Amino acid sequence: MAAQGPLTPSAAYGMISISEAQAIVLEHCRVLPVERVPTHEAVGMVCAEAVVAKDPLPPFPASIKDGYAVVASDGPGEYPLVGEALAGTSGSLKVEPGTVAYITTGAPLPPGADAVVMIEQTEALAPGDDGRKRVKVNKGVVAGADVRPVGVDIGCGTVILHPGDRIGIAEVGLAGSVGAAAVSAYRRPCVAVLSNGDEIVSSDTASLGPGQIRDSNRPMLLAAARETGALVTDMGIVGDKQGSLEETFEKAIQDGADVIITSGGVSMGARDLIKPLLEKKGTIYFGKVCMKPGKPLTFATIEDSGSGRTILVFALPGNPVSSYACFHLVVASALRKCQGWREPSLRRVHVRLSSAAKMDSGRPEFQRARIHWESDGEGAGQFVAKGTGSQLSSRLLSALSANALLEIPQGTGEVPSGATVSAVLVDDLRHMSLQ
Ligand SMILES: Nc1nc2c(c(=O)[nH]1)N[C@H]1C(S)=C(S)[C@@H](COP(=O)(O)OP(=O)(O)OC[C@H]3O[C@@H](n4cnc5c(N)ncnc54)[C@H](O)[C@@H]3O)O[C@H]1N2
Ligand code: MOO
Repeated sequence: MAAQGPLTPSAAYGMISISEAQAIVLEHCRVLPVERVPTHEAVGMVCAEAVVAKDPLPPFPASIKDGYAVVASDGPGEYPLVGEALAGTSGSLKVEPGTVAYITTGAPLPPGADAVVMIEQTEALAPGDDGRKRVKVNKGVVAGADVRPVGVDIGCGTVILHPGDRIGIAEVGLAGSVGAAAVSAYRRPCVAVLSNGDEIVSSDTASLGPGQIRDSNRPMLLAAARETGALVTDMGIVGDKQGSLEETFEKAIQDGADVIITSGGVSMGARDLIKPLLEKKGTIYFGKVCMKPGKPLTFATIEDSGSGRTILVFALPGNPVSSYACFHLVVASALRKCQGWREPSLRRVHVRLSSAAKMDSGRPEFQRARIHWESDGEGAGQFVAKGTGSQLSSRLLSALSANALLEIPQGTGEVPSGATVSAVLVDDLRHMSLQ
């Protein structure tokens, strides 16, 4: 699709709906190749090859308590001590009826014993005439008491991870238990992030010159991409010069970027150079989306003939909230799909508005909100959304502590307080406020 002319680089693009944009993007995302990763570094990745327990856990009947290994049918009484079974050791120790052995938590139950009596239910006695230590067992136990049978925790052949499962910390621990020091997982995407605009200066600029704005989008997008599990590269700030932009794209591609995220320079201005560059270097699939904020959101692919790779490019609008919303609504699910997520799409919940939400007559709007769970005191309840003040797309404070984007339909007037709307989750609800 060609732009209409140098003064209106976006004019040639028809407006599509956000759901169409999301579908187009996911259609172009390929799951990345599989790599072997040390298991503890694979947290958050998606497993590509099953991990199966080759042996049972515990591999031997193991004591659950520090105490004495006994023959349960002996019952309470005084018994000679025949030795010690300590965790990590094995020996020729045998517990005959009428004897006990000292045992520690996790140690193999000696042959002959069938239960453990915890130390609190015993007393050490003076040695008997034969010089052997003796123990008084005060309480009888049933066979199997305080013993973990072979395989009770993990049976031999148990599938710990199926292909497609996301690896969490429990999975890392379980993989460790079954001897999988490394796992096969889908590679993390390499994401290059740049900011575009002559007015943008880096965050460490102490005093701003005339017309300058500190860069909020690049640190935000680097952090957001990393949060999805991606490996990120900071490509810096690029001014409004086609040549410098192209050089930065080339460098990102040569350095192995799977995905390039830009912000700024994607709308209707004469110096909005991103769309013309993408038209030159690749294929643009959409350049305008019916959403507020985020209308000029642009998605393209670039073929790298050298490596045969297809690079996904997300050109996000410069307004900080537009970048923030577009990342959550479109880029995040793409990065998840590349990493093999079975269901990369956004998670939505229904929420009750605690105050009216103004509708936009031209576009559905994604209003930033903080949601919390409000209990009805009888075991049920619902999510309730609190707004975050002015929803200007330049006002990133509207996203401060937000955990959801309310989907406010296009229309006139307002959605009244108390109405239920759909909300896209943009944060982990573990951080949700409790009031
Ligand atoms: N004539 C029209 N003008 C605009 C339209 C339109 O339809 N017709 N759309 C508006 C919408 S909607 C958006 S969103 C913006 C997006 O424009 P760009 O992507 O080209 O962004 P810029 O013009 O470069 O910047 C917009 C705004 O954001 C500030 N900015 C940019 N980058 C950063 C950054 N990295 N960190 C912090 N702030 C940044 C920039 O200074 C501008 O204030 O276009 C509207 N215009
Ligand atoms: O769509 Mo723009 O992102 O409203 O500000």
